[in-house]
Amino acid sequence: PLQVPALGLHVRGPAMLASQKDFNNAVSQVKLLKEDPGNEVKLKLYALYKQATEGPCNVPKPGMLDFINKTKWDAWNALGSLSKEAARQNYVDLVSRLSASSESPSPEAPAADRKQPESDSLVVTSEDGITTIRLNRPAKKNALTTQMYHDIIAALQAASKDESAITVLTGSGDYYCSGNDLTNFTHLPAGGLEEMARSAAALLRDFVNCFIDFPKPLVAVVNGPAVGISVTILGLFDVVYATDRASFHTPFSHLGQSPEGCSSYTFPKIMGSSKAAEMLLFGKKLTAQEACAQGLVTEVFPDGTFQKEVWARLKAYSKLPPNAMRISKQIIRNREKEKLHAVNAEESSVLRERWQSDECMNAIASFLSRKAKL
Ligand SMILES: CCCCCC/C=C/C(=O)SCCNC(=O)CCNC(=O)[C@H](O)C(C)(C)COP(=O)(O)OP(=O)(O)OC[C@H]1O[C@@H](n2cnc3c(N)ncnc32)[C@H](O)[C@@H]1OP(=O)(O)O
Repeated sequence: PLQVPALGLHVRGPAMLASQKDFNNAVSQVKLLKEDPGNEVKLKLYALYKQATEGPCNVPKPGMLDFINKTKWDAWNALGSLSKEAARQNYVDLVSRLSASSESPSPEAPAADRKQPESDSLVVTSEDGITTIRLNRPAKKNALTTQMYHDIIAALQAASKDESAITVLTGSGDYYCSGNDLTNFTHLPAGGLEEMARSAAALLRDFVNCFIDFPKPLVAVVNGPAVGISVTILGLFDVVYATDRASFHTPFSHLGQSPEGCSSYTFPKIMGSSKAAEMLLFGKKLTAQEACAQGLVTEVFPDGTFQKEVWARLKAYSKLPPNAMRISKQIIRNREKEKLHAVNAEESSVLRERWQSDECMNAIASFLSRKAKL
């Protein structure tokens, strides 16, 4: 089948979302391309164009024998509920890459020392003093695969050494992140469930350690709902900006699991123990406004102006002296580091046991069989 979610919908740089005018220009530019981009790319362009102009696929699926229209329908349908604005941006970015590659070496070539992620599910870019790590699996609500955890670790390690002043984590499409990809638990290694739990706990620990130790200002641009580990690690960010469409949900008990990302320590500190317990024990979902009132989110923006306002602000902040920002972060965070590492180790080891429990296995089986949704 066509892998449209993995179409390579790279969203370029921490720029504002493309305007209608940018989009119209890109539509005209496609007609001027010197080289035929090939059928696969044309299919990407088609799907993004439809999504950008009409929204999610809303026409009946063509019959099996109507091969061409069915292929086009599949491509459009696979974009799921990606917003018109994000589709427009992806379209503009794709056309700009096509134009650049047909004319000259790509101006977006990555820094020589930056290893690009293994898959299209993560897109890392650096521009205007900001390194952006973008979760890019919109059709799966940006759920984190095992490969993505590895790629995020590598991206953070590279960002900690690159020229940028600020590092941002954000998502493509209508979700920020739906947390751990629950199908990660279905790939059992030779050592069975026990080995799976052991290696997942080790990976979790490494992953969270990277956030604890990250030396520069780390900003979450929460472009939509956030679930699970994408919420818990927010306590390790320096600043969290959210659209008013975002929500914050940690359904650990529902999943037979327990908190991670140091949230068992950071959440009670941030919001007080009873509010933290309501989230972490009972899975209470917070609105963006509630999360802001409780100190988990720095500021909430109207969805319509979210990207524009946030990136304009980050661009201004990225011009501040980078060493001063690093040193200030060190003073703020360093005395907590040892504690955070200990909390991370404990949470990972508790989860290692939880993942082997019947409660957890049943909850995941239930999600996978689509009997239950949160
Ligand atoms: C190294 C390991 C470290 C592990 C750390 C521990 C981490 C813990 C957590 O993060 S716990 C939280 C886990 N996440 C969830 O429980 C969320 C599960 N997803 C949902 O409940 C829903 O999908 C939703 C509420 C996020 C969105 O609902 P809706 O808007 O109705 O969309 P769909 O359900 O149709 O989703 C579209 C598409 O995406 C797939 N998908 C979404 N989230 C996940 C996920 N977390 N794992 C796997 N797949 C996910 C969903 O199945 C649909 O796929 P399909 O179109 O059916 O192929």
